[in-house]
Parts: sequence; C-alpha cells; structure tokens
Amino acid sequence: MGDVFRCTHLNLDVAISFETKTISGTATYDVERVSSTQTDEDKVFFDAKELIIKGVTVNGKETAHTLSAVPGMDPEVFGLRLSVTLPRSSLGTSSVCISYSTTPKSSAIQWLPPSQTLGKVRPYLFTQCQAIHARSLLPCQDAPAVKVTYKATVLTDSWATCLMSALSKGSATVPATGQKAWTWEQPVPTSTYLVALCVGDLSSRDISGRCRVWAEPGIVDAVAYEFAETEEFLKTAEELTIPYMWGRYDVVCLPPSFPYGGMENPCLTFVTPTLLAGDRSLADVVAHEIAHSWTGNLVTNSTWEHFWLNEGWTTWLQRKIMAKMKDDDRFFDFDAIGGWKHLADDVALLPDDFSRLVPIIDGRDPDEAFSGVPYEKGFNLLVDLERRVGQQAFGQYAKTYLGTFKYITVTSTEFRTHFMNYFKGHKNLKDFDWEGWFHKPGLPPTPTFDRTLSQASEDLAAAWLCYDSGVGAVPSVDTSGWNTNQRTCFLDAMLVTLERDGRSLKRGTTREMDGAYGYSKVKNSEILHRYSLLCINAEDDTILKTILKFVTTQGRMKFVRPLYRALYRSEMGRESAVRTFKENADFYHPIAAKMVAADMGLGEGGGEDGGNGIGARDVKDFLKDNKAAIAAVGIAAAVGIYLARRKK
Ligand SMILES: CC/C=C\C/C=C\C[C@@H](O)/C=C/C=C/C=C\[C@@H](O)CCCC(=O)O
Ligand SMILES: [Zn+2]
Repeated sequence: MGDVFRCTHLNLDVAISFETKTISGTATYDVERVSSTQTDEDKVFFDAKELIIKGVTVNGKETAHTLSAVPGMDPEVFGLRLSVTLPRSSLGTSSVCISYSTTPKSSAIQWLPPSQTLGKVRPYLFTQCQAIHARSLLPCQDAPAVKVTYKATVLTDSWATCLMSALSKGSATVPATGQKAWTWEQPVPTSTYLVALCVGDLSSRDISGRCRVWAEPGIVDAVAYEFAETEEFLKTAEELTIPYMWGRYDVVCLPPSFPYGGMENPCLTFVTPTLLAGDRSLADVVAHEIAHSWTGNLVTNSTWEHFWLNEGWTTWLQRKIMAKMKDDDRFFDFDAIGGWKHLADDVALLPDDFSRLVPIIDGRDPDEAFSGVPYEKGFNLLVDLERRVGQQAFGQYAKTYLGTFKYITVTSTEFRTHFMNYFKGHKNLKDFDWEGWFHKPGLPPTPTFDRTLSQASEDLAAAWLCYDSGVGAVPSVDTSGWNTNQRTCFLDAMLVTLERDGRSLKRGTTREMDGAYGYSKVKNSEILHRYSLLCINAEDDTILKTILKFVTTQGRMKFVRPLYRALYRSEMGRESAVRTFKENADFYHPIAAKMVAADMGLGEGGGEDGGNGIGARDVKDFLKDNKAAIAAVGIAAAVGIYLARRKK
C-alpha cells in the first residue's frame, strides 16, 4: 500500500457515539507522490476494515472511490482496499478527505458497557491498533512504513474524558450541543498502528512535570502509587539512548479486558490493571513501554516480519533500564532467565514459520504470529552481539542506531548492514551466524546468564520437585522476604522441569505449597498465573473457582490464553473452560476472544493438541459462513455459538 502515493499528515475530525457504538467523521490526509512512476490513472490506496465509507473529496472536489478485496488477502483479516483517483495534475500534495463511520464490529475498538467499568455508571471505549487494526478505526495506509503527523478533534458526551496518543491542545464545550470537543496534536511522524483513543470517566494525577497517570476515579490513586517510578524510568532510558522526542509521557490504566500488559501508544502508554500489585513489583512493563519511545515508535520495524526490531531492542532496553536503576547488572541476567522460559514455552507451541526471528507471515493474520519469539529471541540476538563487541561499545552503538533510523523504519538486513559497518573488521564478528539467527526456526543457541539472583528460587523448585517424587520433606525455606521476581522465578523453575519431563505434580504437593505460601489468595497476577498453571498440572481442583474468576475478571492474553489452554487440556477444567469462555465471550476484547477460541482446540487439529492459537481455520470458516449471525450477535458471541455447537 502507498507505494506511489504516501500519506504524510492526518487531520482526524470525529464524533463518538456510545449509543450506536460508532466513531464517525472525516479523515483528511496530505498525500504526496513518492515515486515518479506515471501510471494511466493516479490512484492512492487506503486500508479499510469494518468501515462504512460515505464519500471522498480530493482538494475539496467530490471524487469517485472503489472498495475491493485484495487478491490473496482474507478480507476478514485485512479488510478492503479503498482506491481514490487523484487528478493527473497532482504533482504536489493532494488533500484527500474521507467521510466514514466505524461499525460496532470494528476489531480495533472495544466498547465497554458500564458493567465492565469500575464505576459501573458510564460506558468506556479504548482502541488497540497494533498490528493491523488501525484500518478498522479509520481509513489509513495501515503499514508501519507509512508515518504521519496527526491532528485530531474528537467530540464526546459532556461527562466523558477523551485521551489520544498525542499532545493535548485543550478541550471546549460545543455550545450548540453541549458536547465536548477535544483537540490533539502529534507532531512526530507516527505509524498508524500507534494512533490510539480512549474515552471514559477518567481522573488523573500528575506524577512529574511531564508524566501523568489516568484511570477511573476509583483507582487513580492506586495507579499513581504503582507507577510513581515512571519519571525515573524515563530519565534512565534517556541516559541510555538519545533525547526523548515525544514531549509528554502519560499512562492510562484501562479496564481489565485490555488484552495486553501495555501498549506503547506515543505520549500515552495504555496499561492493564493486572499490573496493580500494590507494591510496584510489576511496573517494569512501564519501563518496557517507555523503551518503545525509541525502539518501535521512533525507529520502527519496516514491516511486521521485522517486529523483533521493535520488541527485541525494547526488551534489551527495558532490562538495561531496570538494571541501571538497581545499579546491579545481575538484574539484567535475572530477568533474561525468565525471558528464556517464555521463549522456550512459545517455541514449543509454534509452527516453524512463526518461531523464526523473521517469520513467514504470508497473508496470515499477524495476531496469530504474535509470541515471545520477537521479544526473547530478538533480545538474545542482541545480547550475543553485545557480548562479542563489549558492553560499552554496544551501548554506544545503540545510540548511533537510534540516531540513524529515527523517524523512519528499518529491516533486519538494514540493521545487520548498519551494525557490521559500525564494527567493521571486528574479530569477534567474523563468522557471526546472521542467517541462522534470522531464519532458523526453533530455539537459538542456549545462552549463559548469571544465576546468582535466581539460584535460591531454582534450589527451592528442585526441593519441591524432590518432595513431590517422595524424596525428602516439605521444604522449610523461609520465603517471606522474597520479592515478586524470586517467587515467579521459583514457580517458573518448577514449570520448566514439569514441561521438560512431561511430568505431573501430585495434588498434595500444590496443597502443601498453598499451605506454605498462600498463593491461591495472592493478589499479584504474575504469581497467581504461575501457581494456577501448577495446580492445573496437578489436577488440583480446589483452585478451579479462583482460576475461573481470574480468567473472567481480566482479559490479558498473557494470562487468559495459557490458562484456558491448560484447563482445556486438563481433566479438571475442560468442561468449565469451554462453558466459562462461552458465557464470558463478550467480556473479552475481540482480539482476545478470537485467539482464546482458536486456542481451545478449535483450530485445524481440532483437539486437545491444538492448543497454540495458530490454526484458527475452523472457527474462521464458521464465522465466514455465518455472517448474518455475527452481524446480529457480534463476533465474540458467534464464537461462543460455534463452541457450543462443537461441544454437541
Ligand atoms: C512476529 C509477529 C508479527 C507480527 C505481530 C505484530 C503485532 C501483533 C499483534 O498481535 C499486537 C501485539 C501487541 C502487543 C502489545 C503489547 C505487548 O508488549 C504485550 C506483551 C504481553 C503482555 O505483557 O501482556
Ligand atoms: Zn513491546
């Protein structure tokens, strides 16, 4: 898209209707010719998914447009191509104004009823555009390589607060209607997957001169406490990189159905409330999103095949920030050990095409290719390079890399060339296996990390596993002073061994563990998640109610997907998993509903072994064949119907 004409600026002028669950108005683009190819007709193309296109003008004149599917690209995933003919004389910038409306099906937007908010009085909406959902929020050239500056005016009900991934230019009441008009400006060129919107009953607290947290009034103080280190994260990140270009860094804590830990929307990170542990122990997700201000938002992957350049670099920078703040490099390694487990878990589930660092996506839904691979394999590639050239030199290189590719996009090959030129002739890079790192499926060579911070956790895991095998007593180590990372490392170490050995714990073991540590009552989502997985492994159904509550009161895919998968594969939870998902399908974000449905054996494998979320063809076929049903009940409910039919 956009290979001849490219959008450079967007003026978005829209109104929000909670009543009709639509966003409607105009998207006006400055469009520039970027290639001199003179074709028979000069056409500019936009992506549009689940949108109603009402009309198009070019330089103020009404202009014909067409909407058609792109051959080989499933319209259910990629939407349609909106084609607009430009005047032959359009040598400079054209102004293309598209009048449109979203539909309630839009996959980028979750419309929450008041019951799904904390306040229970007002509705709420938030968007999630990565990777290719921006096209269902607005017509756009929805490719990371097309970066636009943007201005937006958004009309909302008078009670609502509107936030965007941009700098606020104020708000005013519209005298004629009583509505509120919110004005935003993003002066830094930004890929469309980073356009974001959130509207609800929101309060804020300033936590520094350039950082503010937003949330529903009932939790805003807890959010301010949890993320109080944000300014320090930001300052530390600046020391490791180049100056922060985005002006403000605010955080909005969304309702619990937000499907990710965080999303790096510029100027306004979106986070899940599952980070609210009460002790700041999960705030490193904010460090991760801050890191994206450079790696991802400023220097951006050229296409989604090169997503690791966003996430691998960001994971590296996040771990550098955390270690620098703690003034101890061992924290970098400690976190990397947890990351390796994440990588190994995902690689075990993924088809080869998706476990390559540069995956083969080929017309498939990028949401299906999403995994820990770009994060952790990407991170390990960078660590391998860093160890070969030395920490200090690599740190300097990182700054040069950011300076070279800021405001534009980068491919894996461009990175490789840039890196090899910078370290030309370096003796430790002579036979570096770039091809293997980029294209070999599966796990990369096993790295060595400093284990001094993980040792006690790993030892405790070994002791519990011995006890479970009938060797030795219940471990008596006092863990009351342990931090969250030590606890999650301990549980991870148990899970790693069980998975590796295909072994199940005895039910009595998880009961003993609960007696010792009280994990079934823990508030911390990362600990509860891991302990729940152990209990499912042990078929310990005393915790089933807690797990079902956990998966129906938050919709973060990192937690709900593995838990539904594990329940579905277990004796104790299979029925409950299907029933619970069916009853709660509307709670989940459309992306999460799609992925969980596919995970629970509804894919090509169709059975208990299908749990990887990759083969969603059966459910997709069902959805395709039942468009009327979907229009009537929505995609999530339709998936529920499909599940119910399969059960029969
Ligand atoms: C190799 C994969 C190719 C393309 C995928 C690109 C985007 C995938 C899409 O599914 C969106 C992902 C958005 C992620 C946002 C935040 C994550 O960092 C959250 C990580 C998990 C969590 O902490 O909950
Ligand atoms: Zn990220």
